[in-house]
Amino acid sequence: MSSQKVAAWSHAEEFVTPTEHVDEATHRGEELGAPAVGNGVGAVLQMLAAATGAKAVMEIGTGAGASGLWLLGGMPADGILTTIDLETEHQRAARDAFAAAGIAHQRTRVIAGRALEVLPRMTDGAYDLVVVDADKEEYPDYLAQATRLLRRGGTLVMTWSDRESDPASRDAETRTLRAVGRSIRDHDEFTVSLLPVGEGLLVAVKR
Ligand SMILES: C[S@@+](CC[C@H](N)C(=O)[O-])C[C@H]1O[C@@H](n2cnc3c(N)ncnc32)[C@H](O)[C@@H]1O
Repeated sequence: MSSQKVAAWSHAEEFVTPTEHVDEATHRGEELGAPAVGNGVGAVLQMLAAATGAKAVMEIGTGAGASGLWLLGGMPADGILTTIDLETEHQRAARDAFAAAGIAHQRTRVIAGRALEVLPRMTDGAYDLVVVDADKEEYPDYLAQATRLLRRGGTLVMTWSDRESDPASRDAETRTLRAVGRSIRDHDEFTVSLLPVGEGLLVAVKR
């Protein structure tokens, strides 16, 4: 990649400044071993939530709440973020982050549990936006659940990995991501794009 391209990517990553609350949640996520999305991905999440007027958002992988704060920053004032994480300590950090940012408690549903045990209990077609940032080896199952949960015209976002584009990478997680990418790209029900932001961000709209 040319140095100009690297500089352009780097500039895009820093183009939108995170709030102090996002910064705090990002640092807490690092401490807890739940790395938050970077500024570039966060800004895209916020922009997508705003562009789609997403009132019902499902997030898989709360972490310490940084991505949730980006999403809430773009959602309408009556929008509700449902977010799932299996670690109670991460959830506590996220709840603290939402409270510190002045988010009304009725705007967030922080659900404890394994995503694949919680998601089947959620209503079909009830979500405008589904954001996936958890266990990459479970992405095929998250995709099946997200396809069911999204309304027509709803948007799916999956955080990606920069190893996926490297032919030398053949670990299980990377192979799973490749399979998920192909399956969404070949799926009649989705219009998809892989955005070169962060480690990649797969964005797909359900037709
Ligand atoms: C990369 S961190 C999420 C960071 C968060 N999205 C952010 O940007 O602030 C991944 C999170 O997924 C959670 N997680 C991993 N596997 C999970 C599973 N099977 N079900 C629910 N949560 C899971 C982890 O506990 C961790 O908090």
